[in-house]
Amino acid sequence: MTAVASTPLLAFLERLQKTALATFGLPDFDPKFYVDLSLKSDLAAVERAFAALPRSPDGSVRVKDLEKFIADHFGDAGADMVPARPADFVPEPEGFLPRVKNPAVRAWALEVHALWRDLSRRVDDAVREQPDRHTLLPLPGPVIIPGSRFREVYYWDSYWVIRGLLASKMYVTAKSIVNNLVYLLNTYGHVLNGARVYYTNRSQPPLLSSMIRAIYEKTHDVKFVEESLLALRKEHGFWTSGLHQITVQDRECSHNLSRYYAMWDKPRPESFTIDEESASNISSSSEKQKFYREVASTAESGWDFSTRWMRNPEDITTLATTSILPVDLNIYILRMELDIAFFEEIAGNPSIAKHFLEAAKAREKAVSTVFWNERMGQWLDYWLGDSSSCMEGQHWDAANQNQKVFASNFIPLWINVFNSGLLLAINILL
Ligand SMILES: OC[C@H]1O[C@H](O[C@H]2O[C@H](CO)[C@@H](O)[C@H](O)[C@H]2O)[C@H](O)[C@@H](O)[C@@H]1O
Repeated sequence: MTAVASTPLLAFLERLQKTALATFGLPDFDPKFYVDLSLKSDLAAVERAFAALPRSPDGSVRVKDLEKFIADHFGDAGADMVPARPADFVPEPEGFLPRVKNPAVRAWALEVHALWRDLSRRVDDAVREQPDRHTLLPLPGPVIIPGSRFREVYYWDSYWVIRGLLASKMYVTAKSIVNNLVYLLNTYGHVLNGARVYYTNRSQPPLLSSMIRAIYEKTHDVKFVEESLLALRKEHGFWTSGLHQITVQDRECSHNLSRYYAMWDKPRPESFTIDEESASNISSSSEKQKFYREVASTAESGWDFSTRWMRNPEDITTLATTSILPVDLNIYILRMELDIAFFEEIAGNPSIAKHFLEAAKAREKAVSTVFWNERMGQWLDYWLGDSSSCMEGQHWDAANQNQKVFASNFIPLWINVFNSGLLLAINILL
């Protein structure tokens, strides 16, 4: 599948977003606000009321008319995500950060800890009852949201949220976040970028297994691990098949590695007006589609919009994320393979554990062969041949390593096998 379908509500909210930009102008304009609105009544009636608004030739309507239209027909953005006090929140948990003794630092840490209470939300029942009126997706339990304009749960943000929750001894809330991500994975086949209809076309850096591992290290809850195992295997399949997987051939063997690749070739609904503007100088519609896919794939990387993904750092239309094998993504997948092997062993499935250990070994070799650069002492992103050439069965060429320095060049140090001083020395010397 290379593109997921839009929904009638989303298509309408994109039109509303364009009209809002033409009406209210750029200062303080947030396109995401409009696609986060929820309908008070059925879409058909709201569309009729929208069509009846008097318009100027530039598509704008009177400011007062649009303000009234929005107030009459929509609930507030974010109103369908309701505050939910976490069941396991206490103002000062027993044993909280025992080594932090300085009173000022301790007071600040407790303020940060209190954010879990402020950022905890659950999906309103109205979303489950009338999903067609919301772009928010129903979730089984409470989550922690990033806050501000990000009114829904996000995939890779949840990794750091969970690390913080574990420091706060909030194991129930941490497990609830994982259960929600597993629910999205089971429903859509991948963990979504975030829990909105407009994020169904892509994932984000795959850190689910790392979340489960971090929770297991604190709780030793085998049942929790066993319940997540099938979903983790499914996620591994998502990242290691189809358009996400690329084979690179060197003189000795072929290496399978993964890239970001969103199933979307239109402007991102949450940034529709921005993406259309960015593409305004691209004349052919197929080139525009390619650009939009690169934009969505960059959002999948979580690094939206770093120059890391651009052929020309000064020109966003040169985004080429799908033509890059990223170091960080492949390290996350390697961690996933090691974690699944560890969990399968705990669950009493040694043959599946062995299969994932072998996959991890193969990826470890691929990372060392394709990304490692001895002279620079770093692992470098790898440029694939241009889109007209065959994407599968690429031939490794040192000249294709991107020699620019990014923080992601050092992510392999997260994995034991790459962070031993001895092994690094051997790699450099051989
Ligand atoms: O903290 C949430 C995420 O915020 C950024 O990206 C998100 O916003 C973009 C524009 O609204 C959207 O297109 C993207 O898909 C979202 O993830 C940030 O770049 C992400 O790393 C972060 O998870």
